[in-house]
Amino acid sequence: MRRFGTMEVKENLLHIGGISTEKLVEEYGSPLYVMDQCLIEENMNKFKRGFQSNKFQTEIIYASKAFLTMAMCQLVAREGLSMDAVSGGEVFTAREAGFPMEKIYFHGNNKGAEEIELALESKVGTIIVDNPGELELLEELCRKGNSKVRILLRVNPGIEAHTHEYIQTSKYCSKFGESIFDETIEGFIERASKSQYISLDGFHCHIGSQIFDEAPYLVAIETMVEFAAKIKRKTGYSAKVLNMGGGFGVYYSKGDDALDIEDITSKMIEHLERKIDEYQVEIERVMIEPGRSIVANAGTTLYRVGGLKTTYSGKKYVFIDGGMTDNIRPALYQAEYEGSIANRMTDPTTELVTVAGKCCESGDVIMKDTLLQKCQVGDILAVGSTGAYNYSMASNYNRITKPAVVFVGSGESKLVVKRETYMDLIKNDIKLY
Ligand SMILES: Cc1ncc(COP(=O)(O)O)c(C=O)c1O
Ligand SMILES: N[C@@H](CCCC[NH3+])C(=O)O
Repeated sequence: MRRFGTMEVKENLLHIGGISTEKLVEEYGSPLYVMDQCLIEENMNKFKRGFQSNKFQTEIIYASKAFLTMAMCQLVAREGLSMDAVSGGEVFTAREAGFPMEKIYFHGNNKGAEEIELALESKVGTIIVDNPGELELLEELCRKGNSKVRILLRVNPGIEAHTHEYIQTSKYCSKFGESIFDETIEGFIERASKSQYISLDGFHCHIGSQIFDEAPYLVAIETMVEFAAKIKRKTGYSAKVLNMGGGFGVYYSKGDDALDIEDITSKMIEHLERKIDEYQVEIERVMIEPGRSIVANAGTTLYRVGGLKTTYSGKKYVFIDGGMTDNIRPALYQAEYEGSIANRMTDPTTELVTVAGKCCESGDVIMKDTLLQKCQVGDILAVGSTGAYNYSMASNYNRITKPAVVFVGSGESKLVVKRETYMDLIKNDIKLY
């Protein structure tokens, strides 16, 4: 397993944030999501350093869907980043955590009236409008509440980034945003720019997630700047803001060639500066929205090994006390992870095994045919790079409770989400009789 951040091995035992993983499991139980706070901060700082320009203002918006808890909101706020939200629940979490709401960007292709009302009441800074129907709804709600709100229009620049088809967002058939090639978009922009309830700042795009190439980002920049120039020429509306989305690819397993944060962001800046000059547009502010690249490598999930099995066909299984309920990504995207037996770190990795969870589902596999240290029941399995889209996509399938989340750093641990209890599972149930 590749080690990131503060991971180190002492006396054959994996430590994160200066604490032994054995101690963490003893104290908080298993499975356990462990987040390396220093690495999260370091990644945020890399974005801040790389994405800076003398020609326009820049802003880093953390895409909270990757990993959101109240503690994370506090950390994002402390590091001075903005944050996106895609549902009433994410807006509410940010608000309750005391996040500065003017720095929230509210996304979503189907925001409900109640969610928009919550956003307006909570004084969310910017709403990213997905389509004309949503614009009408927003105007009506602003009219009712006698308020005015800043918006960006989400557009689809039609760029195919090479990633899993489930996480591409900019193909022509994508459900997100309005295509820049559809001529009706001009009328949509003119209408938004003239509305008395709305201040249209500019445009947003997001080309997909877990992207390893820099090329689609550079193509997206030129496409968006050219689009802003065309709109200015045809409608007179001059966009001041561009939001280029997130999607920066990270390392999960062998073969993943992660984008270097400072490198890709500084290349984006250079390209933006050049294209803004070339197309003579009046862009004053540019944002990006990284999620995964801030938290993925900072997360490790710790499991207890509960059983070992060799099937009649000779396949060897290691059974863990979690699985697809805490990490759906292998089942959903064929995602690959790396792991190690946390209490046997320096032993040779001689065992070819498949790590399976406890759900009633054959696809409940976290690592398929992977080499691990020889282990025993009761050992701890650490699976790396689980910080993004694991906790946030966790489920209660088979009525399995969600794990606790703990932040670690400088030899200390802080519980930030309690482990769910069986009582939590039934608290919203209403008996029939
Ligand atoms: C609109 C938008 N912004 C930002 C992100 C963050 O993407 P990632 O976590 O890959 O950086 C996503 C997710 O794909 C998204 O849909
Ligand atoms: N949830 C996805 C990515 C979707 C990103 C949000 N648009 C993943 O785990 O890779």
